[in-house]
Amino acid sequence: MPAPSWEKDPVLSVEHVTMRFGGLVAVNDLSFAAGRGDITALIGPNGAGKTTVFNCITGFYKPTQGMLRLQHGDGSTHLLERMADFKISATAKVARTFQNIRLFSGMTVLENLLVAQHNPLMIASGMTVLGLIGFPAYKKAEKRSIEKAKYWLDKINLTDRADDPAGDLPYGAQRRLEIARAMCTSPELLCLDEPAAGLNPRESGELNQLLLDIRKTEGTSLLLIEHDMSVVMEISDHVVVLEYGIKISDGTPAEVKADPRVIAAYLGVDDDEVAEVEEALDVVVEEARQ
Ligand SMILES: Nc1ncnc2c1ncn2[C@@H]1O[C@H](COP(=O)(O)OP(=O)(O)OP(=O)(O)O)[C@@H](O)[C@H]1O
Repeated sequence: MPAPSWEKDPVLSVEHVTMRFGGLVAVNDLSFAAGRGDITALIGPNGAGKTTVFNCITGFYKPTQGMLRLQHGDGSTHLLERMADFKISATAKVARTFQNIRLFSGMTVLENLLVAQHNPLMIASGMTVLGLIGFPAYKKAEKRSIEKAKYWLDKINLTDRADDPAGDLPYGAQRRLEIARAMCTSPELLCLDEPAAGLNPRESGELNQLLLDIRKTEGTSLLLIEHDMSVVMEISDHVVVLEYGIKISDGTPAEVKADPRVIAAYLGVDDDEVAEVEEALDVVVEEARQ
């Protein structure tokens, strides 16, 4: 059988990552890879450690142990666990969205997309006020930023709402705007924390289309935490399953769906089967710890 894409050409390699909070081991010796240009889903029951993994990747936490290697298409490698969080976004080009939407709700939709491009604009200004007013390089960068913002407005179907405050948008549109804002930073890896949370079925369908389009036309690699299995199974190339901070399954959506460990952990079982499944899980968890 040929090696899967995430082994052949990983954009992200998580290697033996452990994260402890005092006596609590939130992530335990976790290793997995996310393939370049793939949509990789990180799933698992509440408290499994998914957000902690995201926080380690994006620099909010420094893992207690382990390595997080990000490889760009040009071959350059970035060891994320050694980088400050602003460098992870600016240099390693990792962007993220949050479980709770974090837009600038008082700013317009367009302003939200321009603010995301603050760094290249400031560099083009030479970091001076005069530069902001006069430099041709700044004018050029400003034009590029506006074009990019317009491109994303069109992609998320919000061109006609460009001048409205972001906080006035319906919930599903705010989620799309948050993704577009992250895409305006031209990330190599985009991490999405429960992008479908709170969406109705129509909005969830629109989200799927947007994410598939980002993968196809931008070539961006996506890593998402998601509880909505319809989203996970429909759009993911690769699924990694965590339980109690340990990886219990890793494969294509079809493989993971058929894995008895995932079924036991996820779908629940009849009352009279609980003891049996718990026993089986104990064995699996014990095996994984060894
Ligand atoms: N900053 C922290 N301090 C102490 N414990 C934490 C911290 N962050 C997470 N934890 C604990 O680590 C474990 C994993 O939490 P995490 O939020 O990563 O899980 P999750 O899989 O994202 O859950 P959910 O699906 O509910 O968001 C939990 O027991 C949680 O209470």
